Amino acid sequence: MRISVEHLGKSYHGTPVLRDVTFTAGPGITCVMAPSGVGKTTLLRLLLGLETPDEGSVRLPENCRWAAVFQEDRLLEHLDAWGNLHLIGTRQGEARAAAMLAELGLAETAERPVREYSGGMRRRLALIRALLAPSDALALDEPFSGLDDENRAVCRAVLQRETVGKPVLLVTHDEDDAAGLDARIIRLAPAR
Ligand SMILES: Nc1ncnc2c1ncn2[C@@H]1O[C@H](COP(=O)(O)OP(=O)(O)OP(=O)(O)O)[C@@H](O)[C@H]1O
Repeated sequence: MRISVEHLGKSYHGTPVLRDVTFTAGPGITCVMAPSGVGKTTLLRLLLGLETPDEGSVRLPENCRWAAVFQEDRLLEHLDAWGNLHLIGTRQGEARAAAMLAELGLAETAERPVREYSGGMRRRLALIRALLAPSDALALDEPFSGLDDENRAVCRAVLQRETVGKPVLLVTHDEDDAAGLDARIIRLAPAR
């Protein structure tokens, strides 16, 4: 599957955020890099259909299913890790979910409510949820934020392994993420 973005433009209150953004992304990881405020999150929101473009278009296969990690974790606080994962229909994939929880260091705490998790634990669980959700493509907004180097490296390896054959758009500020992944890089330029 291929994502095609053509001459995309978006403004808020008359101020351009994205201007004439064009690229295609096929299977594999594409890192979207730019300084803060240059529209990386806006680009992901346009891809996901959460915003409409002012100019240009996003072309996706019909019925494309996205899985996402947003900047905020969007987990259900009162549920434990298993409860959060079951909500996206992982009951058939219990063994895979258990393996991923163990690999990302969440096996011991998987039955504790998420409200007791640290920021890094939440981030890892949000990533596992996105990887286990039925999807054709992934949109990940700073998925490794708040993680130490060791956890970042494990997360990068799991992400690379679990998304073979799918387009992954990954927003990051961190050059090490792009270097540590087998990824293509798109650099957004300021629109103004
Ligand atoms: N819904 C909105 N209404 C008005 N302005 C918005 C809206 N969403 C984003 N913006 C503005 O658009 C610009 C780009 O925001 P965006 O979140 O896409 O940047 P970013 O590159 O992801 O930033 P960061 O790296 O800090 O997360 C910012 O100036 C922001 O204030």
